[in-house]
Amino acid sequence: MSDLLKIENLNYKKNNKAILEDINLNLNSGKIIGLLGENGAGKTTLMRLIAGVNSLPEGVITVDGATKKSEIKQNVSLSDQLGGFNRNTKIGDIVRFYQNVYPDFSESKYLDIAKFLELEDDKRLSALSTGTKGKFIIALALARETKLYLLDEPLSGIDSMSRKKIISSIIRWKDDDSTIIISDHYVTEIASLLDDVIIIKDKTIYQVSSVEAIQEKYHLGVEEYYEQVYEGSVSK
Ligand SMILES: Nc1ncnc2c1ncn2[C@@H]1O[C@H](COP(=O)(O)OP(=O)(O)OP(=O)(O)O)[C@@H](O)[C@H]1O
Repeated sequence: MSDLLKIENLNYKKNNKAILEDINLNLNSGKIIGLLGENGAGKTTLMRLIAGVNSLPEGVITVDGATKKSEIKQNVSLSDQLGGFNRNTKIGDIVRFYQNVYPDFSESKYLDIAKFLELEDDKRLSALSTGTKGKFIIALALARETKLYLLDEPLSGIDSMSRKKIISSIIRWKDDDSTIIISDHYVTEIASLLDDVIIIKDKTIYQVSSVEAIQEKYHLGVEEYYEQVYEGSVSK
C-alpha cells in the first residue's frame, strides 16, 4: 500500500457559490472506497476535480506523484456519461476512440468485460437501454489499466439484475493495487464492496473511515450509519 491520492486545501466555487470547502484527503492504493453524500453534496464535482476534468483554482491534488492536470488526466479513469458522443455512434467506434486517446486502454481487458456484460460492438449509443449504457460506461472505465478509477453513480437508473452484473464486474476486474472510488445512492448494494467510506457533508469531508471501524464503533451498517450522520443522530 502506498499513497495514491493526496488532496490539500481544496476549495471550489461555481458562480461564486462555494461547492467544496477545505477538502484534505490522503488515500492509499489497493482499496474500494465509497464516496457518500446527499444530492448536490459535491461528489461529481470532487471526482471531476480529481480526474483533472475541472480546473482547480485553489489547492493541490497529487495522484501517484503527479500534480499536473494533463498527467493526472492520463492516470485517472473517470466513468464518462458519453454525452460528448453523437447518439448514432457505434459503441465499437467509441472503444476505438478510447484506444486512441488513452495509451493505458487494454483492448483485451475491454473484450473480456464486454463479453461478461454481453455488450455488442455494432450497437449504436441511441439503441442502448439505460442498463446497457451503464454497463458500457463501466466496461470502458475498467478497461483502462491505471491505478485510480472514479466511478460516478454506476448504478443510477439501472435495474437490479444489471446492477448485480456491474458490481460483479467491478470485483472481478479490479487489480489488487488499484483503487476504486465509487459514488452511489445505492449504498446498501455497494456496501459489500467497500473497504472504506468518505462522507461528504456541509461542503466538506465529514469523515474517512474503514467500514470495519464503523461496524465496530457504531454497530451499524454503512447505509444506516451514513443516514444517521445526515440526520445528526450520531457523532464521530
Ligand atoms: N454547472 C454548474 N453551475 C452551477 N452550479 C453547479 C453546476 N454543477 C453543479 N453545481 C452545483 O454544485 C453542487 C454539487 O453538485 P454535484 O453534482 O457535484 O453533487 P453530487 O453530490 O454529485 O450530487 P448528485 O448525488 O445529485 O449527483 C450542487 O449544489 C450543484 O447545484
